[in-house]
Amino acid sequence: MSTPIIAVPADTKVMGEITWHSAQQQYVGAAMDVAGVMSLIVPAYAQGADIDAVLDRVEGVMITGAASNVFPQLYGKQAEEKDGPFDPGRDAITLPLIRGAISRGIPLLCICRGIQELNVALGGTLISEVHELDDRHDHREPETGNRDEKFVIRQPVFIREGTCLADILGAGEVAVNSLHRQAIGDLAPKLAVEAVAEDGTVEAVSVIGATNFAVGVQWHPEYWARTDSASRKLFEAFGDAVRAFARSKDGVNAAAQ
Ligand SMILES: N[C@@H](CCC(=O)NCCCC(=O)O)C(=O)O
Repeated sequence: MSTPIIAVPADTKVMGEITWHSAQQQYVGAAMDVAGVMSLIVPAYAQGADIDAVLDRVEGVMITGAASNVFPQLYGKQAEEKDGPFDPGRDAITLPLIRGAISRGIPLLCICRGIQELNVALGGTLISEVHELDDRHDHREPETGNRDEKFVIRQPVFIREGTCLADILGAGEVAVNSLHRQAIGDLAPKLAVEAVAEDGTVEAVSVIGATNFAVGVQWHPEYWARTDSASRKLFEAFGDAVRAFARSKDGVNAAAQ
């Protein structure tokens, strides 16, 4: 079997007069080095985008984190400049990618912004500036330090019994990193909470009734996927699901010949 391929959405980056469509190495590198799958970066270019054409050709979908926020009107909230930065091109690609992966049973891993897109794609809402709420902690990235220090593992989350994550990591407390301003507000009807933070912030979800791996996490397992046990296990489980899906596709294609 050839190396399975996963779809990874690009972010739009404007540098000078040039608009780039790019994905960060921390995601695609962890996908290859730990999950054992190759990333196909999908441009965040909505015009003429054929998501079905992408989903016909991949064996998994990984929705990455990003500094940009989901456009508020996508979950019924009036957009204000303070809620930015925005990346509407990415939103236009990720929401149908998520819905299509779920409906086709293609393994889906959603990370940070990705769990927020998963919730919005399925009808939920987001909280902006979680740290401004009286009963919530500050989940934003540390203001100082290098990238390793920004992604440092520093926060306990509590994985619930009987969940997909409990099958992978075991139920109970797991230490993770935290770099987000927004969080899940109203949970989408088809999502189940898999883990929460000490202040009740939803830290992981799974899709109810999903026919394959369909998990979202608010933290960043990609960053320490090579060295942190919980991060590695999550990426390995995603890779295993992608390879199983690829084998099933090969079986279907062989039977059709
Ligand atoms: N913008 C959202 C999601 C945050 C997120 O995905 N962070 C990734 C870290 C940014 C980076 O790669 O430097 C929010 O703020 O909640």
